[in-house]
Amino acid sequence: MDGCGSSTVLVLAGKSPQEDDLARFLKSRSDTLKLLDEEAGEVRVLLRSEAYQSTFDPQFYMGALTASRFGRLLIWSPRLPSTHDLVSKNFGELPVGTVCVTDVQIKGRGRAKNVWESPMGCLLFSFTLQMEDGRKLPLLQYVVSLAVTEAIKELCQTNGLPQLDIRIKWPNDLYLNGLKVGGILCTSTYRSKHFNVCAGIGLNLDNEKPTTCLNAVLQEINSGSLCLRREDILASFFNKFENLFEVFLDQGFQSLEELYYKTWLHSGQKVVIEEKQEGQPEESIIVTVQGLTSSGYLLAVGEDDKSYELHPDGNSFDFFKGLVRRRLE
Ligand SMILES: O=C(O)CCCC[C@@H]1SC[C@@H]2NC(=O)N[C@@H]21
Repeated sequence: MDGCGSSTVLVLAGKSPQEDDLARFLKSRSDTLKLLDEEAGEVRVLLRSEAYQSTFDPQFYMGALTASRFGRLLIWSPRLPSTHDLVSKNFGELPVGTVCVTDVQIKGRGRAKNVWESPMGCLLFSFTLQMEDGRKLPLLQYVVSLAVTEAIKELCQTNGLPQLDIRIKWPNDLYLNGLKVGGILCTSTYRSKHFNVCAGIGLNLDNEKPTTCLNAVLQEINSGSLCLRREDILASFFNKFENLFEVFLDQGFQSLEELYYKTWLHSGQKVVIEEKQEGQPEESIIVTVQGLTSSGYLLAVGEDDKSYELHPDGNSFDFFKGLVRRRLE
């Protein structure tokens, strides 16, 4: 299967015969897919029965997928500019819940317009969903993060593997043994009373550069030959996400908070805020992180016992370096 040079291959696969029909329909209208940029070259859309070689096994993935709304229409490509661009540019053409996975991205998108390095050995995917309640939207990224960590924990457990200490670094990084192994990007547009959301996840499974990866850590602690596969993680992610998303929509983020706080790195963390009042020298203030506020920022308590919401200043790459506090009533 060629994915380099001047052509881009997209392989479509559905979970059920109905979703396979959708895949055929999309293929028949593939000229309407707003794909990519010049670097993508000619685009060839294939059904899974027409793809002879694939490094991602759709059958294996579909076999492990139990979710009834998400991940059931799969677009896989050996190489893309960005899975996020593909699903966001085609939101209206793709059924909600469609997932796009690729082996390599050449223009991977990170938060705040950063480039996301996307070499071989990573699970790189984006999928779509819709939401109506704008107040919940900022918290969605935390539900997505939690679905990734829960999926990995469950896979380790069901495969008899040792547990990986996979954690969430607020707001949307995934850490393993103190090193970054992944990140989450959620973007949205508003149309006809709906937020059209694209969620993108990059997770380093097999590439030890530049930090660490899941399978290397598993090998270190287990020395067995069993590794986590992208297909397993992706299916397990959607199985978890579907449940967590339902709870989130029905009962709000509060019902997931306990699990979230067990998984993130920050409960009780002391944070130094550099503050400058007019006419006064800069002051270092220490606050202690307690949780999240209803709008998804950090909730902290100061040495004055007052509650504060901490906002990133928008200039620092490390969120914890440039926090600004706002007093809560
Ligand atoms: O900046 C971050 O921490 C979030 C990075 C999210 C990267 C993923 S990789 C798959 C998907 N496609 C993209 O272009 N970006 C997201």
